[in-house]
Amino acid sequence: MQTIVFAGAGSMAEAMIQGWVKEGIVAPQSIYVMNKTNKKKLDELAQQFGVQVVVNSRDILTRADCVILAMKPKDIAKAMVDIAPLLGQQTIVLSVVAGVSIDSIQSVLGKRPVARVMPNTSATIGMSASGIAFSDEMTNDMKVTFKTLLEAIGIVFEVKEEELHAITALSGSGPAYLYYLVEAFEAAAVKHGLEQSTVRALAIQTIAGAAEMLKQSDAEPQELRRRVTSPGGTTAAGINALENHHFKETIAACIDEATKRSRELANDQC
Ligand SMILES: NC(=O)C1=CN([C@@H]2O[C@H](COP(=O)(O)OP(=O)(O)OC[C@H]3O[C@@H](n4cnc5c(N)ncnc54)[C@H](OP(=O)(O)O)[C@@H]3O)[C@@H](O)[C@H]2O)C=CC1
Ligand SMILES: O=C(O)[C@@H]1CCC=N1
Repeated sequence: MQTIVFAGAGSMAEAMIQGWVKEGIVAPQSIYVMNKTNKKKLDELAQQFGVQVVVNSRDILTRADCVILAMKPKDIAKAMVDIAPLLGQQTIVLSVVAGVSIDSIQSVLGKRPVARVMPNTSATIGMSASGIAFSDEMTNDMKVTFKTLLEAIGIVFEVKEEELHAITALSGSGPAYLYYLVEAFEAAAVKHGLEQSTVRALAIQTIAGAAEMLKQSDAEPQELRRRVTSPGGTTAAGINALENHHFKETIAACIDEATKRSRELANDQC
């Protein structure tokens, strides 16, 4: 693709741009960025990655191969009304906006090919876990192109659009849960006399090591857990505390509530 425009250049756009430019999958000269007011952010992205700042949106949007909607859900309605008359007939739309349906995008931007993606900010380091759903207008070639773009910044699963709600709750928001877990590990372990920097390094390596074990081993998570847990030992005591504090119910509530919120955002846009 020669011209890709990010309409909304914040954290998620930055993560995708960084992944694509670092992997050499998209030339920075092909990427254009625009915001509503935050010009400073656009200049930073241009400086850091060599992308182009949109000066004349009419000119760029008319010839864009792909426009990526990457503003907050509260801003998308107004943004789409503004860009609708400027899009070229050939322009494909990719949206990363949580909870906003293909139907509502097409109702404003026309019945053009639309892909909805739920990536996460680990795209920055090529480690996104993304879901993608396509409108009926997408050709197989276009699907392959988009999947290739997403694979350059991590893994991607093609799913039914309805399934993106749960994917948003799990892997879109997921990095935040794990950062929160590290915060909680730190707060708990420093109380036992360890240096915060030591706790941080140990927590990060423990999470990274366990993730890698899950990836590399054929064993189920439950079996890997069993191998750590000696009868009557420390892990059993820790797991027991998690069970007494309703860990599984807490995680279930987290995914339920985030999925529900994604559905609410979708209904707000209707
Ligand atoms: N952050 C994450 O982890 C993830 C985010 N997402 C989705 O990505 C989207 C963006 O999130 P995030 O990057 O965190 O948000 P940010 O607030 O960091 O960035 C959003 C950007 O959109 C710009 N913007 C607002 N209105 C318009 C407009 N009318 N035209 C052009 N640009 C506009 C804002 O610019 P200005 O300041 O000038 O208004 C801002 O730079 C959200 O919809 C979210 O659901 C999806 C997966 C993960
Ligand atoms: O919190 C949000 O709404 C976005 C969607 C997934 C991650 N961040």
